[in-house]
Amino acid sequence: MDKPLNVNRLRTHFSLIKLIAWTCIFLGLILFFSLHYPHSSPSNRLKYLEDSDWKYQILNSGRPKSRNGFRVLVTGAAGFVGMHVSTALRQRGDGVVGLDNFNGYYEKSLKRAREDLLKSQGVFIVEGDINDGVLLTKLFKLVKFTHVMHLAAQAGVRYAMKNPGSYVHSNIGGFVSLLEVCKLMNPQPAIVWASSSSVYGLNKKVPFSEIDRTDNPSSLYAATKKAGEAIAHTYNHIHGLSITGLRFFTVYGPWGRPDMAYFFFTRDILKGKQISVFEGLNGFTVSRDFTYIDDIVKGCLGALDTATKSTGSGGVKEGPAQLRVYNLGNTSPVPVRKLVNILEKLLKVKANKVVSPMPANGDVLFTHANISLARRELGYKPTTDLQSGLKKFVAWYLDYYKPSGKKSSV
Ligand SMILES: O=C(O)[C@H]1O[C@H](OP(=O)(O)OP(=O)(O)OC[C@H]2O[C@@H](n3ccc(=O)[nH]c3=O)[C@H](O)[C@@H]2O)[C@H](O)[C@@H](O)[C@@H]1O
Repeated sequence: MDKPLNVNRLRTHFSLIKLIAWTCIFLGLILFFSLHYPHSSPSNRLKYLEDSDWKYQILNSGRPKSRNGFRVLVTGAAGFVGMHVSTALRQRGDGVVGLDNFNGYYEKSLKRAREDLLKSQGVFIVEGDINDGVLLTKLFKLVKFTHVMHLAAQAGVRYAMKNPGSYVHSNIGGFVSLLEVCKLMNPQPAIVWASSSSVYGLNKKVPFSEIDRTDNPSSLYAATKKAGEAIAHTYNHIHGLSITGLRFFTVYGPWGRPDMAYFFFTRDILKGKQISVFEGLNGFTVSRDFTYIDDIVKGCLGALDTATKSTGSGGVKEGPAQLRVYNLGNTSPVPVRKLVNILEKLLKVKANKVVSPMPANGDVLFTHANISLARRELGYKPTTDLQSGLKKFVAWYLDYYKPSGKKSSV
């Protein structure tokens, strides 16, 4: 008679333990997310939007220092290109407000250090996401941006195999969210944004020219950038937004991205770690049209300076608007092997390298930009060869990480 009663008690007991365990896991998760993403909760963000110090910093940062200076919203301002472009704009007297979500794709401390540098130059970065339409609208209410330099994106070709959703979220969803807000403004800003050399995908004809077809991307990253170009066309066509896409070719330099080969090759060579140098089928040499950051910055400023005004207001187009695409490359491709040789000489360390077949993960064999159009229309003229550019990068790297001593945790 006692037995079923005991079984029932035991069941109740175990259910209670289960309930307590699940409650603990649930509360633990809430605690984890609130500690790790303190600004992502809506209540936090709304508090932000009402904060007068926050508004003051935005107004101050967005105010041009020169007569006829632009007021530019730079998305991805804590990123590599974003930091350099923001600096250049500020130095010539434009008002600049940055926007960045400080995601963890690579070391956040580097993004924070870039933020500190911009802060010392009077550029404030708003912490937020381009998918946040409420925040974007608020920023446009505070500052009448004349231009948007849109550099926020999920970058990197190979990472798309691991986290495809992040590319769709940032490069497609985020871009549409930004354009949706821009189209409603009165006046609408002119937009310059980062496309990519990767849109040329598996094309064989070199150098890559803007009139070439771009319909065989080899990575999801490339596909999202190609989608961005199509989306830009739509918003230009329907809403009169002036939009310029810049196809960057493997940008490198000081304050660069740790996920890029030149950067982690440097780190691994210094640590004595093995690096893989990819080659194509039958020993085909893999090469890139590596482009130095200062040249890219000049191209970005050239694009902003030659952008004509958007023609619409409040979402309604009032006439045809400018729609452009330019290659920003160095037009001088270099084999990845040569890149490694240059690094070895600059670092005075022999690389522990293996040559391995290029994995089928989205990389293309070669890139090479035809830059005639950008030269003609933007005054774009790259002047830094890979040797000189890497020299500046290595000097920065050694100073920033101090690999032999104090601060080596890359
Ligand atoms: O031009 C562009 O649009 C793209 O340039 C870079 O992409 P990628 O040129 O692939 O640059 P890295 O990832 O730094 O690779 C450079 C070269 O090193 C090679 N590599 C990479 C990694 C490795 O372990 N070994 C190796 O030989 C790659 O195949 C490639 O040829 C950026 O990472 C992209 O975000 C950007 O959009």
